[in-house]
Amino acid sequence: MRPSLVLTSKLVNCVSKARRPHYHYFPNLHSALSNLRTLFTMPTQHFDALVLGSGQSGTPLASHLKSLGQSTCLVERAHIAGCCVNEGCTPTKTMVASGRVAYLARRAGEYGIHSGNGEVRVDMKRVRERKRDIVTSFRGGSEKRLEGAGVRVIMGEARFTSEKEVLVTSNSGDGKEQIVSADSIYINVGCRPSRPQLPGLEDVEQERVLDSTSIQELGDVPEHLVVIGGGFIGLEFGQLFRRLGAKVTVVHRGPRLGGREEDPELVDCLADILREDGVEILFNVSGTKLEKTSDEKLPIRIAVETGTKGALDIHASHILLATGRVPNTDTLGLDKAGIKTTPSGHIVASPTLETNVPGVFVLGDVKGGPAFTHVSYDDFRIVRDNLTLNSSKTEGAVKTTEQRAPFIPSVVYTDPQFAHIGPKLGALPKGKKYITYSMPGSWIARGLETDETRGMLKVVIDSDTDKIVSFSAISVEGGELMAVVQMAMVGGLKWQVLRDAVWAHPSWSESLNNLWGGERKEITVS
Ligand SMILES: Cc1cc2nc3c(=O)[nH]c(=O)nc-3n(C[C@H](O)[C@H](O)[C@H](O)COP(=O)(O)OP(=O)(O)OC[C@H]3O[C@@H](n4cnc5c(N)ncnc54)[C@H](O)[C@@H]3O)c2cc1C
Ligand SMILES: NC(=O)c1ccc[n+]([C@@H]2O[C@H](COP(=O)([O-])OP(=O)(O)OC[C@H]3O[C@@H](n4cnc5c(N)ncnc54)[C@H](O)[C@@H]3O)[C@@H](O)[C@H]2O)c1
Repeated sequence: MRPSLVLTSKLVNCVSKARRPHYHYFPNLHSALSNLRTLFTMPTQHFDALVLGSGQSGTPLASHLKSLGQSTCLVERAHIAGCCVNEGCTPTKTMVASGRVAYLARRAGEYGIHSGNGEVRVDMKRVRERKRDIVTSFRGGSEKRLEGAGVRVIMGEARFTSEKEVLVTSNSGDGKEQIVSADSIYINVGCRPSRPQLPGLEDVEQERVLDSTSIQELGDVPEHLVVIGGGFIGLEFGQLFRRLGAKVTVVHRGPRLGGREEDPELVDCLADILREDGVEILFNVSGTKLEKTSDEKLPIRIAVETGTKGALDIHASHILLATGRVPNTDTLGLDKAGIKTTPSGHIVASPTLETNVPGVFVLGDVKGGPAFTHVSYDDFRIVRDNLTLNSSKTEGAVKTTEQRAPFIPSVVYTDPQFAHIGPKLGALPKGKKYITYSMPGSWIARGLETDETRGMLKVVIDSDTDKIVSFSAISVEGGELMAVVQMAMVGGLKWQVLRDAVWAHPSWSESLNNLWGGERKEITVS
């Protein structure tokens, strides 16, 4: 729509709102005046669809909306393709691959392979360069796809000014602002690393205080990395930097890895593997305090209270804050649009991903719940398929987030990976009986042949139906192994089908023949 038409439609809109009953009158008069002010001073554009944030759902959605013939604008404040490509999955798994090569190189002699003097030297700058190259290539692909689709991309920070309108401040440093409005808005602004309130945190050298983004830009391996938080990010980076040569200590609040719902047998198995790799893990940690010291190499003193070792002083060169992520809603002006959030700042979404404001949708991590790329991408598919259903006016099932809930997989990309699908042990319905089967990785022929037997497999079966409730694999390629079981779960197969299937020998999946001969337990969740 041309700016003059937008102006006209906005004036009509403001005036018609001002005619509503008296309790609406003054707020709307105020917003009408502010709208007039911004309209006369700023460039304004109107689109059919506006996507805020170039995350894992917003990026494909923008191209899709454009393909439906809708004029579409995408506003992104940092970089196209969001967290996953720029500072999440892609760079970390690229670096984890470097860590695995270092691990195998150190073990090369065990396989009868010797090179040079047997020493492993890590070139952190090359590790970083490889990571940067892959990120640049992935991001470039997304940029090209948006351009090819004809999506109008504005690089800047968006902030709501009303229900269907945002103010965009350019991120090029020139401070330029423009108003963008749309009939439908799709919010995909994601989350960012949280910064815990730890006494002394602000007093230590800030370039030594890292988060999941800044740690990837290190040009040298830290001397001693202390990781605060033993979740996904803490464990993946903790093991990675240990493999790259750092001393690593993970400071964890809970009595064991993971949350309260995790199966202790599984997380203890993972903790043992990390310890074997030389990662120190401190459990039940409280009272963490930081202090700057004069030590040149280890200038951060971290005082902690631990459950088993009492009070400890740890001397670190760097700390990694890995204490979760917070939604990017604090600067989004959601109050101006009347969009509801939870106390944690996540946007409240209906099962079809609509916010409380009709025509405004929310996708990805910013709505809370499992924060994974595959979930965000599936949000895109939900919105896309419901749009198609609406526009074709055909009969069909509306897609919702509730339908996928039992089948959201996760993989912690340690090595071996910790893959899981289905409810966690502690989240199973209380009082119901289940059967579990488990076996160690040392039973897997593929593992023995490749000398990678660390880990275990475990499955939970519904004893009434013989169907698989959950599956976990701590294994090399555990994510791929899990995907095989996931298919059985999606197809509603009984466990005996996996037991009796003919799997190729010697594949990792072949272990699904043997799992049922492992330890069998009848359990009732209390
Ligand atoms: C270190 C790390 C490793 C990870 N590894 C994995 C993994 O292996 N597998 C996995 O499934 N998940 C992983 N994740 C999680 C995954 O990255 C996210 O779940 C995924 O990116 C989905 O994010 P999203 O679509 O919600 O938005 P994001 O990808 O977070 O994108 C949101 C975008 O919105 C932009 N934005 C924010 N505010 C505004 C604003 N006001 N105006 C304009 N733009 C704005 C941001 O700049 C960003 O580009 C990892 C995360 C991290 C941090
Ligand atoms: N492989 C993957 O799929 C992958 C990898 C990385 C991140 N992610 C996503 O990103 C999210 C964020 O990762 P994360 O590791 O930051 O969060 P997380 O929720 O997985 O773990 C954070 C940990 O920090 C602890 N913690 C919080 N405050 C603390 C404090 N003050 N002191 C000590 N410990 C504290 C929590 O108890 C928790 O164990 C993950 O939940 C996941 O959804 C996924």
